[in-house]
Amino acid sequence: MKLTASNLAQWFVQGDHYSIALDDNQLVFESKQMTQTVPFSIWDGQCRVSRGLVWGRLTFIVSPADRPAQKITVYGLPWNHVHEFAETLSEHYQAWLGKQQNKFMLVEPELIALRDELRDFSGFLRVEDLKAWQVKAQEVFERCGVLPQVMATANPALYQSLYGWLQNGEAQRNARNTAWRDEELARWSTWFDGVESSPLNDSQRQAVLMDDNHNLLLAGAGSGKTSVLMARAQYLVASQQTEPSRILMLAFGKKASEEMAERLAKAGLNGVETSTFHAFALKAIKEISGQDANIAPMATDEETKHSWMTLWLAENFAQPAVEKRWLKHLAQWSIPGLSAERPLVEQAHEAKLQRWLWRLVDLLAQQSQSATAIKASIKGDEKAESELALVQPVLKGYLAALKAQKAYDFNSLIKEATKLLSKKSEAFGARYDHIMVDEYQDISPARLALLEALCGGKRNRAPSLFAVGDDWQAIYRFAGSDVSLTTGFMSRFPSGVIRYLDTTYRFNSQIGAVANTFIQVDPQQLSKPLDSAREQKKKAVHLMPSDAVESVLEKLAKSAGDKPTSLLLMGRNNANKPESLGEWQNQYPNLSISYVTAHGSKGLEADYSFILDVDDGTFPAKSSGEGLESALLSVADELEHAEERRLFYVALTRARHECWVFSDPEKPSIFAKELWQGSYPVTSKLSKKVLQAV
Ligand SMILES: Nc1ncnc2c1ncn2[C@@H]1O[C@H](COP(=O)(O)OP(=O)(O)OP(=O)(O)O)[C@@H](O)[C@H]1O
Repeated sequence: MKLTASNLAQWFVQGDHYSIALDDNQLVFESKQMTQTVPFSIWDGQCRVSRGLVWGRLTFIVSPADRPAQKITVYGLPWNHVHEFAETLSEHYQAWLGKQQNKFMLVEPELIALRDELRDFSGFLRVEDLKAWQVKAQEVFERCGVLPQVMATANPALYQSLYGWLQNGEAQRNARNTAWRDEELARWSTWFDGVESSPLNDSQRQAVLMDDNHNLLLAGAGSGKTSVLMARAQYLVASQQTEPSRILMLAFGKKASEEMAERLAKAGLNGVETSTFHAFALKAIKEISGQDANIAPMATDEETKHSWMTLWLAENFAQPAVEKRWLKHLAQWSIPGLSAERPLVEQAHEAKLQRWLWRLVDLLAQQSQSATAIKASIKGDEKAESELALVQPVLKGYLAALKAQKAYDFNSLIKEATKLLSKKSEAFGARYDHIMVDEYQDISPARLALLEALCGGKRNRAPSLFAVGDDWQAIYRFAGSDVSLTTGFMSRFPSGVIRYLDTTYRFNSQIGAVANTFIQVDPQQLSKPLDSAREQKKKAVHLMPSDAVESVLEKLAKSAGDKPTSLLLMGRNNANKPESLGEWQNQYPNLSISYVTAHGSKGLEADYSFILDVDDGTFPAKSSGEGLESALLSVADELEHAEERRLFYVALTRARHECWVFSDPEKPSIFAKELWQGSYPVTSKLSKKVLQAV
């Protein structure tokens, strides 16, 4: 069926369309230059008829999916046939539309079910939930072949709902989740008042309800991150969103993991799986492989470690080529505990040498990059290159020994579990709905890979990752932690969510003013709000000479009276532990005095604190600035002493009321000097001249 302009008319029409034909549910337009085909699905079904001086015209509106609507006019048509032709076209279109509507009615229940999946979805709609729904919806639409305009006329409400979620899903998801969160906040308001020892504040409540695929709660010291973690586990169970056994809580150290378990038990929540990363990895290996997995005694027992290393070194030093390499190194650089003056074989047992070697072996084993990449990264640093040549064979020998024993150390354990989980995470990961991680700032690339393997894979609903941490308190780089995994959370998980807690309950505003400013001197630390719940006008951080420790202690004991008072002494190393500690503990029974290293103080709190020996070369600790260790630990464009700054921040934020910083009056460290020279609210009994000296 076709209507064409006469030859004469075509001559007048020139470049425009001069013919229209109907061809199996599509319109075919012809002009001198081209033939254009328009399926019924993009035509609005209307033929607009108009009359020129001599001939008739037909105009059509078509709406292609990928372009704006377009008007097509056919000119020069014989007027006496135009109406009849237009009517026939409309009849064909109506017949086609009728068939489409019948088809729609057949699939309408399926489409309603699709809409109800989202409408009836209870809980937080995660980004992956929406993506999975959108993929499914596309499949249904393609399979059913239902056209939007057909659905839009047959069931406008259904059309609006489904296309809204398909085309504007993220905005719809956010609006829906905000409404859900507000409802939950109201419904659980009284429960949030009583779940922890103090009512949760607003930002803590909102944090408890975070439930996307990848969530990070980032907050400063004492802001209640651990409290939120505990409250969230309880909320998930109380609101029947999951069973306790489907929650996995991971911590880095055994102590932290046990504390989590204790706190949950105290709250009456039993059955949540609390574990260290290592214990979890061991369990995963055992269950997935069905075989026994053991930690090698070499990885845990100092004596076994020492014997193995002594034997390995003795055997290798006895080889002239190896001895030559080591001696060549010693001619230029020193190695702790090793002298070029004595035969190396005789020194294989040296404790200092072995400590140095184990440290480098461990660092190398933690690297996620290949041996070639490591080599390339230290190129030009002669000392590091030479050390690498010494240490790499030791690592090789150590890994071979582990293999021979069919056992793991702490590094290989995590790697093996990750490998198994990546292949078979569906079944194993399906047992969990929620993976929670405390102290996320301490995560290493290897542990993060384990988490990703656990939360990844194709499955119905992958577990959500809920991490709490504080990039300001990242102090374990030497153990393989990488703070950029926290500061770069959103690059790793582009659709992740980060929330903050804005109030610290541990320390007053004076300690806060010192600590928060001190840590943010480093521009690479994320800036975040942290107000103290307790405002105070009187300065609470004091710079003192080291010989004043006893007099401050005495005053403190006097002012404490009968009130049980805790005092935390901190030093950079174990060597900073005061010799008189035992004496003081006996002398001042009203004070509960303990000593920890600054690293050991993480997570602790006390009424008062002393930071001891903040001396030049001690705190911040001197870094060698060269060699393999420093090359492997270096971070591009990092502020000098960045890691030590975070460590000092941790120490500063342990006390509730007051913190004394003690330094050698002749050589206070740059941190003590900075507290005086910067605009920090501190008092000082140190010489101004010494503090001001650069
Ligand atoms: N909403 C609150 N009201 C009053 N006190 C609170 C509140 N939330 C937490 N706390 C108290 O604040 C202190 C610090 O809490 P918590 O140990 O959970 O903080 P954190 O952020 O994990 O600290 P850190 O990072 O230093 O380990 C605890 O004594 C806790 O009981």
